Amino acid sequence: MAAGSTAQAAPGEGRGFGPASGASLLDRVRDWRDRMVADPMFRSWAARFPLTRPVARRRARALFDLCAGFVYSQVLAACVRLRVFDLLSDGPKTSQAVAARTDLPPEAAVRLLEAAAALGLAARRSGGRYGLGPLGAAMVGNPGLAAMVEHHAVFYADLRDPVALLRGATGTGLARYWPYATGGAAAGLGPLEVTAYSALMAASQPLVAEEVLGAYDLRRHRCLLDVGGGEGGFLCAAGAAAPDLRLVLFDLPAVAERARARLDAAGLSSRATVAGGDFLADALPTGADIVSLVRVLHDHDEDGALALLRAVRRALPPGGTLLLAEPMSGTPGAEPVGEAYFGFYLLAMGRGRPRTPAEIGALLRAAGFADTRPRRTSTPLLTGLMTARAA
Ligand SMILES: CC(C)=CCC/C(C)=C/CC/C(C)=C/C=C/C(C)=C/C=C/C=C(C)/C=C/C=C(C)/C=C/C=C(C)/C=C/CC(C)(C)O
Ligand SMILES: C[S@@+](CC[C@H](N)C(=O)[O-])C[C@H]1O[C@@H](n2cnc3c(N)ncnc32)[C@H](O)[C@@H]1O
Repeated sequence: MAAGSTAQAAPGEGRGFGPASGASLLDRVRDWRDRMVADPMFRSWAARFPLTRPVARRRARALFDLCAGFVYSQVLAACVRLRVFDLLSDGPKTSQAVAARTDLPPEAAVRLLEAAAALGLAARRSGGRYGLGPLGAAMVGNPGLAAMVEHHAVFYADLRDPVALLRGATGTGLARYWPYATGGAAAGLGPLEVTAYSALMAASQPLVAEEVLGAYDLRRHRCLLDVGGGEGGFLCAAGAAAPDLRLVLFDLPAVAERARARLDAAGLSSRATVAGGDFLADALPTGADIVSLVRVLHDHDEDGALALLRAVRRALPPGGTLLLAEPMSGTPGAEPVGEAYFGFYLLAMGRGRPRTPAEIGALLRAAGFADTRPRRTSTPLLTGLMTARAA
């Protein structure tokens, strides 16, 4: 953290690697329970004893799911790659029909459909047919999610050796996929280097924009600057939600080019301005009364995050608003999303980490913001949201 900063929450403080404190009564009870469960004799007894058997079965299932999660993910990947959900979306089909449409051997189609049915992605229907399952139905008409699943092939390869990742392995697939994170002069990236990640972000942006715009009314503002705004998907959605809002986007030059084309195609060229540059080196455009950072801060380690927030603060007038949206650590009910998924994703990418709202709040105050407030979104798993006021 920069010298003289007032952000006192050290990275990870209160999250298991801060200073140790005395064990509470609850800690001692948990230690006792863990010692019991760690004993094979106890486990064997508890799996048979009627009162403890249901808990033992639930724990065994939870542990099995952790062992096998990578297989489940690949069943989903096969369904996405073979467009199985699109196929089933116009009505249940026999396995032979699915085999013919996906170019799979008939027995392989049955194997895939049975696995998908067991995972809630498909469901057995009458007459030996298969329809969408409750989770497969949520994949239909969701190209952003399908794109996420497809790009996981890169992450999956990086996770082959998780210990090497933790020990600082470089040259990962995700580092190549997101070349701004580790590649040196980000502003020099060319069109080819930004295409894959920009397209993925554009495809998945509608999911995020719906959450953010459902939780925060932009109509009270005059001009929105979206920093690291990608291809402009968030600005297009913001422009539709707030028809009088002026729109400004800042991103790396090669991404800004893509945004310009997209905003023009959306008929927003008279309301929108696009600027290209490096937000860690160049001044941001001024004149906006609200700045958004959508899925940007978690890409940065502490120094970069603070430098970025300070640049945003300089671009805002006193009283201006910052809107910060990204998946956050410690989100109740979605803890594995922040800590496990994004923790390891950003590790493989080579920079950044997910933060709790308290950690983000501390960085914001250090950068000259006040009134830092977490806001409720309808699906916190997709994105957390915070606002702050330029002090
Ligand atoms: C109709 C009747 C009678 C009953 C219906 C019952 C009912 C109410 C059912 C509910 C149906 C419903 C509304 C389902 C909704 C499902 C939803 C909203 C599912 C959403 C799932 C979202 C997922 C799985 C999101 C995944 C996101 C991922 C993997 C994001 C990855 C992001 C990355 C890699 C970002 C990278 C950027 C970087 C580099 C970190 O900065
Ligand atoms: C994870 S993407 C998020 C894009 C968009 N906000 C969204 O949610 O779809 C991060 C964005 O920050 C941009 N970016 C990264 N480093 C940058 C830098 N130093 N200066 C300007 N933009 C940068 C990237 O080009 C990319 O568009």
